[in-house]
Parts: sequence; C-alpha cells; structure tokens
Amino acid sequence: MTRKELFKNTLRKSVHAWKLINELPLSDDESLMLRHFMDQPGFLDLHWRMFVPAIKGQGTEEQKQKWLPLANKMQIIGCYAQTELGHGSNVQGLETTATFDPQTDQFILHSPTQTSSKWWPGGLGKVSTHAVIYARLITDGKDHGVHGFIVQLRNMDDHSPLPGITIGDIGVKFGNGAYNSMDNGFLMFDKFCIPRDQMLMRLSKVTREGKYVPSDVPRQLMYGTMVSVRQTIVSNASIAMARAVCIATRYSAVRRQFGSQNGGIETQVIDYKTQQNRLFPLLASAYAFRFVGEWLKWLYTDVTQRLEASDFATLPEAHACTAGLKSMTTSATSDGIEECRKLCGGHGYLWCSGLPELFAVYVPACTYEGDNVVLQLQVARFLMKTVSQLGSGKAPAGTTAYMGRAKHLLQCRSSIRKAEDWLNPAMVLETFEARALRMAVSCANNLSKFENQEQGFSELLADLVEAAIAHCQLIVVSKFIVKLEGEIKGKGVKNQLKNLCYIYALHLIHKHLGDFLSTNSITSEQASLANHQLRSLYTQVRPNAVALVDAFDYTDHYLGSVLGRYDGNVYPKLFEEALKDPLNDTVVPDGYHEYIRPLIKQHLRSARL
Ligand SMILES: CCCCC/C=C\C/C=C\C/C=C\C=C\C(=O)SCCNC(=O)CCNC(=O)[C@H](O)C(C)(C)COP(=O)(O)OP(=O)(O)OC[C@H]1O[C@@H](n2cnc3c(N)ncnc32)[C@H](O)[C@@H]1OP(=O)(O)O
Ligand SMILES: Cc1cc2nc3c(=O)[nH]c(=O)nc-3n(C[C@H](O)[C@H](O)[C@H](O)COP(=O)(O)OP(=O)(O)OC[C@H]3O[C@@H](n4cnc5c(N)ncnc54)[C@H](O)[C@@H]3O)c2cc1C
Repeated sequence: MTRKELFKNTLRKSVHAWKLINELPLSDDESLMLRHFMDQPGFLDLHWRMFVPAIKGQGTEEQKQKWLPLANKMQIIGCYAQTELGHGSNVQGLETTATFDPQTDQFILHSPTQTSSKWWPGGLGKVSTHAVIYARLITDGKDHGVHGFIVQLRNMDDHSPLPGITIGDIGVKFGNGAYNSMDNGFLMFDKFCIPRDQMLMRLSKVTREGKYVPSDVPRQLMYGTMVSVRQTIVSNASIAMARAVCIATRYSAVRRQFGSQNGGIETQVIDYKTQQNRLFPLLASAYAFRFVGEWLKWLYTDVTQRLEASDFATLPEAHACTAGLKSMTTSATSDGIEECRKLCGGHGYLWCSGLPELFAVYVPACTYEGDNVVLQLQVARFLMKTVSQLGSGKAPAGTTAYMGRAKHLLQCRSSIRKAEDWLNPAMVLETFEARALRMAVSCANNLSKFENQEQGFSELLADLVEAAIAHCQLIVVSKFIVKLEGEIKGKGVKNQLKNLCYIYALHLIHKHLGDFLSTNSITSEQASLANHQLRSLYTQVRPNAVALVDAFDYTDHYLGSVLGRYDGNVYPKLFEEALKDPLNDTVVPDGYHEYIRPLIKQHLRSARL
C-alpha cells in the first residue's frame, strides 16, 4: 500500500476496533487489550494510552468531568504532544510558551522558534482533534517551567486546523513498517489562545488574578503518563520478544542443513549448539520479561494507590524501575528480534517471515517514552543516591534492599564449586547482587574523587549506565526466581521454567563476564562452570523448545509469518507468498522493452560485428 492507503486502512481498522469494543460485551481489560492489539500502532493507541491518562492524572475533578466523557466516547480524539523538534529527552528544555493574559483570562500558546515546533507526537499530524500540550507556563513575566494544557487543534465540523495552528505529518519513518500508518506530526502555535481552565491544574494552578500556585506534591507527578506507559512497554517487550522467538524456534525445528549421514536426512538447525546458544537465551528472556512485567504492573498499581493517599515514599523506586526496566527490556528485545531474523537465515529477510515488519515496528521502543541511555542515567542517579545513604541508618528498601547487605556483598566470595551449584537460586542471586553493588559502589567511589559532583557524573556516564543495567538485570533475575518459588503450578512446567530461569541468568553472566570478573564476583573457573551448566541446560530445553513457544498461543494470523506457521508447512507457503508478488503478474517484466532489450540487442549487434 502507498502511505496514504496504509494510513486510511489504519483508520478503517481503528474505527472497526472501536465499533467492536462498543458492541461486544467486553470487560475493561478485554477492551483495553482489543484497543491495543487491533491498533498497533495507531492513533487509538495514543488516545487511550497517553491522552486519556494525562487528563486523568493531571486534570482537576472539574476538568476530568468535562473532558473524559468526550474522550471516552471518542467524541474528541487526543494525542500527547510533549516532544519538540529541538527537545525530547530534556523535558525542562521545552520551548513552547503558554503566557497567561489576565485581561482575557486566557493562555497564549506560542512557538517562538523553529525548534519549539512540536515534533513526533503520534496521532498529531492528521487525526487528533485535541492534544495535551506541554509548554512553559509564564505569568507576569515569570517562567514557571513546563506544564500541561488541553488544547483543541481542529475545527470539529470540518477537521481543518484552527486559526493560529500549523499542523502536519513529519513524513515516512524507518523501514516499510506499520509505524508509517501512524501520523506522527508537527505543530506550531502562532499566539493561539485557550481559556485559563484548560491548563491541567491538579498539580499546580493559575488563579483568575494570574497568581501561580505551585504544586504541593513532587513536580515529577507531571511525568506520570510517561511512567505508566513505560510500565506497559515492559510487558510489550515480552510479547514482541515472544513473537520473534516463536517464529525462529519453529523455523529452526523445520529447517535442516548439513549433517546427513550416508545420504540420510539432514540435521535440524535447532540441534546445532550455536543455534541453541543464540536462540534459547532469547526464549528465556521472553518469559523473564513477562514475569518482571507482571511484577512491575503490581509496583505501578501500588505506587498509584499510594499517591492517591499522598504517600510519595515509593515514587523514586517506581520511577527508577519503570525507567530502567523499559530501557533494558526494549534494548534486549530489539537486539533479540534482529537475532531471530538472522537465526532464520536468508528466509528471515523475507517480508513474509514477519520479522522485518516486527523489527521495523518495534525498534523505536528504544527511543520513545524516553531514550534508553537517558533512562538508565535516571536509574544511576537513583543508585548513587542510595549508595550515598548507606550507613546513614536509612535502610535501602525495595529493589535496592540488597544494598543494605553491603558489608557482606562487598567482601563475599562465591561458593560455587561445581556446575550444579549454578542451579542454586541463592547462589545465583548473590552473584548478581555482588556484581550490581560493587559496580554501583565503584562508581560512587570514583564520583567522590570529583569536587564538582555534576562534572563527575558527566565524566562517569558510561560506567554509571553499566551499573544501572547490572541493577536492572538483578531485578529481572530475582523476579524470575520469585515467580518460580511462588506461583508456578505443575511440576513439569516448573522444571521447564527453572531451566529457562537459569539459562537467562547464566547467559547474562557469560555476556557480561567482564563485570563479574572485574568486580571479583566470580572467578574464571566459576565462569567456566557456568558455561558448562549453560550447555547442559540447552540440552534439557531442546526437547520442549517448540512446546515452550507454542505455549505463547499466538495464532498464525497474529504472528504473520510463513516461517513461524503452527503447521510448519514452510516451503510450499513461501512459494505461495512469492507468487502473490506483483512482479510475478507477468513473466516478462515491465521495463524489458525500454531498457533490457536494447541492451541485449546492442550486445548481439556488436557480437555479430
Ligand atoms: C509492537 C509493539 C508496540 C507496543 C506499543 C507500546 C507502547 C507504545 C507507547 C508509546 C509509543 C508511542 C508514543 C510515544 C510517546 C512518547 O515518547 S511521549 C514523550 C516521552 N518523553 C520522555 O520520556 C522524555 C524523557 N525525559 C524525562 O523523562 C525527563 O526529562 C528526565 C527524567 C530525563 C529529566 O527530568 P528533569 O525534570 O530534568 O528531572 P531531573 O533529572 O533533574 O531529576 C529531578 C528529580 O526528579 C526525579 N524524577 C525524574 N523523572 C521522574 C518521574 N517520571 N517520576 C518520578 N520522579 C522523577 C529524579 O529521579 C530526580 O529525583 P532526585 O532529585 O534525584 O531525588
Ligand atoms: C516512533 C516514535 C513515536 C513517538 N511518539 C511521541 C509522542 O506521541 N509524543 C511525544 O511527546 N513524543 C513522542 N516521541 C518522541 C520521543 O519521546 C523522543 O524522541 C525521545 O524522548 C528521545 O528524545 P530525543 O529525540 O530528544 O533524543 P535525544 O535526547 O536528542 O537523543 C539523542 C542522543 O543523545 C543522547 N543523550 C541525550 N541526553 C543525554 C544525556 N543527558 N546524557 C547522555 N546522553 C544523552 C541519547 O542517549 C541519544 O543517544 C516519539 C518518538 C518516536 C521515535
């Protein structure tokens, strides 16, 4: 399809999804699931995933009563317009202004520079009638920083942009992926006025007289929508990884290459240890991210309930966990989808394998909702603060509780003596805790050598990111172990998931061996024992690998992959897909007579001469 056809088709699908949601007797969860799965990615996604939550989280009761009924019935369609051409990561650097005019009791929205143009918001370019706009609030000449405003963008009768608004689509994005069905847009204001009551005023407000009343709660609650989406992105990472691994595992069981004895059948590529070494850690990651995503949803729900009671104690933990796990899981999943493409050899590069599309749609997850490095630096900031408080009497809690055992973890030596010891959850956990703590403390010690802490932090950015990743990987490993010890019923299932848990943990030790050795968390002998155990675990998982991806229960339609078909009937279906290509409509291609024939004829003429 052309871009316009793709876009219009997405409108059709989104409206169809909305019709189903209204007609079918669905639970809230089911309709949320339908919205997300029928519309990935599309304007519905952002209306429900960002525009509505922003109003819920930052609007007053009156504002919620006014706007949510319209949004819930989709009588207005909204987007989340925060990022600008010149600033995305640095929210406090946004340039759009909202200046209060006490004469008219209005805010004047303006884009003072080209870099202040809103740029990227999904649904902004062509669909949304409204937006939550983030702009610098200015009253009486004083800049109070970034605040949220609900703004009507288009005429509700003919959908034309309102006077003072220039709006459009930012153009084609990466690959040929479905993200080109999304109208990520640009928007400029030219002294565009909105009523004062359209500033989202739950956190801070401006009185009729133009007095700014600052928030009496942490200003970062304004970032709440991003935190909520980051939490969902972790579970999405598990789904995307599972899709890719399902395709690659099923195809690896179908594909045979080399290894035939005396003209017998060739070897399934899934039996090659290199294929297992690349594939099974990704299979383990799909399960690991699912379990940590379940835990993160609990953490986010818990912090949301606490915030309603003005209890901000776990807000820093929630921010660090959502930021760090979003960063870590999306990076791993993007790399994992690409690895799954390569695991499928040449056929993985075909569009009908489903992997190029999945990669094209998925990889922006490393950037949207926060650039992954910027988010890990938030985790690093949280860790440095925690380390600085060790010994202060304030015991670290939650995911940093292990830091409270710093005295032990800084000097303990791993007691791993044989390969089987790597199947001991306590030993594995202590290894990851020691590595994470020692990396964090090493950063803190290096930081303390700088007079200027901000300068030190800037100098140590790369080390700080690695320490943050170590902390996040510890969280994922620990939640996998907790899941196994708690909720998994059925001996057979539990044994298989135990294998995956240790594959996940031991592959990380192998991948980040430099960390574990340089922090003396393990010895090189213990590392060799871990590799030995890893190979043994691959052998144990191999007979159940296909069953473990069948367990995701994805339909062929959802997978969209000839290679990942449930029936394994790959080769005939590859031909079937190939013959559908328009190039095969004629045996002699367009262009033959204009370009190929003259070339060949010229060659024949010169040959005759
Ligand atoms: C096929 C699968 C498809 C799946 C689809 C799934 C999802 C799709 C959804 C989305 C995709 C589509 C749309 C995308 C939308 C977007 O991208 S929206 C825009 C996202 N933008 C960002 O994420 C911007 C990132 N930047 C920031 O968040 C902030 O600028 C940053 C936190 C980096 C810095 O903020 P700043 O105000 O400058 O704070 P400081 O660094 O100075 O820190 C001050 C203290 O505040 C604490 N803090 C910071 N953020 C938060 C927070 N969110 N919550 C709580 N606390 C926070 C920070 O820790 C500091 O605390 P201390 O002073 O250290 O105690
Ligand atoms: C598909 C897609 C959909 C999007 N949808 C929306 C939307 O609906 N609404 C919305 O508001 N936004 C949206 N965005 C914008 C997105 O949120 C931003 O692109 C994202 O926050 C990254 O910010 P940036 O583009 O400014 O990157 P930058 O911060 O410019 O990143 C560029 C490089 O600089 C590095 N960097 C930046 N700051 C630091 C630092 N302090 N220390 C070290 N390194 C640093 C980064 O790590 C990165 O390597 C979308 C983006 C994409 C790709």
